Amino acid sequence: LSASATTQESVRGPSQAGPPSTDGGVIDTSPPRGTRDFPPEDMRLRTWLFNNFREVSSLFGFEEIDFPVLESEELYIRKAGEEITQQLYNFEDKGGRRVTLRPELTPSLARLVLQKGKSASLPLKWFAIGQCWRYERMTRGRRREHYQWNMDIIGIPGVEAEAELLSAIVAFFSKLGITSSDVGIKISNRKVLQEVLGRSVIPESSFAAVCVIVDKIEKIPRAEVEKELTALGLPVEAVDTILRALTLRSLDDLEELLGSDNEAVVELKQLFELARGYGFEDWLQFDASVVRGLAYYTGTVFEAFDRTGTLRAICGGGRYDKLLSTFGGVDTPACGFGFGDAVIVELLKEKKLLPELNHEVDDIVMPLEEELRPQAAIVAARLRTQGRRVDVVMGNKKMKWAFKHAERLQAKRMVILGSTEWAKGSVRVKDLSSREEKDLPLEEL
Ligand SMILES: CC(=O)Nc1cnc2ccccc2c1
Repeated sequence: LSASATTQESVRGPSQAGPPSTDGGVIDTSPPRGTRDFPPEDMRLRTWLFNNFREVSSLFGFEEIDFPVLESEELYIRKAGEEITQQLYNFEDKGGRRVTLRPELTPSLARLVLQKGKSASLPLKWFAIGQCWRYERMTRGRRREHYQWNMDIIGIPGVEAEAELLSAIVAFFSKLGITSSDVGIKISNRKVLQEVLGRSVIPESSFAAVCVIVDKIEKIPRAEVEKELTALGLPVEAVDTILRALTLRSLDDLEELLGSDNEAVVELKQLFELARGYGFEDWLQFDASVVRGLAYYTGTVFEAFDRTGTLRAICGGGRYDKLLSTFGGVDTPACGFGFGDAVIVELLKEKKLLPELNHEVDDIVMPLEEELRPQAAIVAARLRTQGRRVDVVMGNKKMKWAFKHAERLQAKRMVILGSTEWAKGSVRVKDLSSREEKDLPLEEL
């Protein structure tokens, strides 16, 4: 349907009804604000990326799960001031229910774990790839949807779970040709902040809110962070102590500040030791400024970054040991990460690591005359049964078109049906790389 169609009929034809297009021209063919279509060339890249997500998940023995893109709003009502819960793509449905398009996958995963209850034998190692949504005032022109790969381990309190997740992230980067000189992973632990805050009087309830504010330290001016922290009721000296603690860049300094029996110090040391075992320690660096912006993290937090510093975080995650109990479930330790589909593609572009992905078939089946179409179907069916990807030329095309078409689809062979050859039970086969042409009996195809 050409965009030049001037009347509704030419777009939809007289029989079909459709929304009266405004100027009698074509409907608005762009997708809703902040969303994307995936035409074939883009869908090939997305499929390639998701296949890599799945292959790594399978390599680590994870099982795939999925849940609705639509969830009850209550799953995301948190009072910590997170951007993600302030930008819910939410509405009231026709049953008067408060629902929302999910902004992240972890709460759905927690809901599913609680639903499975005791029947789910721990530990669970689940992964999902799902579209997540946000509603931003279009003043910022940012996307309102993206796809996220999540891997989560439920039921393991020890940092061996985080080590497995980090190993999976490193395996994914390596699989795509990204190395530790391209990307690093910053690691910290929210128990650092807990310890530092614990020493100065703030209510436990505002701990999450403090983390959400501190997470913005590199995005908004320090004065703004200080202002928001004091607005939470933090005494000024506590603000200074926090911001000073966040500048720590070595575990030794951390141990110096918090002591060797501090939980954060113990857990981080264990994690770095495991990283040496897995062989990815050169990807990791302790960085106390990493807190991540989600309210429910309680322990280890991490994020992957590009070492040129030009891109936003590539992926991130951490431990969330209280999330299931805040949903009314039994206290169950959990940790996981989210890996978006946007920044990774920007990184691959910059590193010239994007794959060449073309639409390919093995054989083009070309009946030379319309009467031979049933025979062409026999040939195509036979080839497809053998697992060969076949494109049957449709519409009354000439050979010239068929050869151009074969080239576009990078076909290996052109299988031509002519009445003379068919009468002898054979078809003409042209090998499109050697240019060699020969008649073959059907059985030898
Ligand atoms: C770069 C990008 O697309 N970010 C993005 C886009 N959509 C989202 C939707 C929900 C939550 C986070 C999101 C993040």
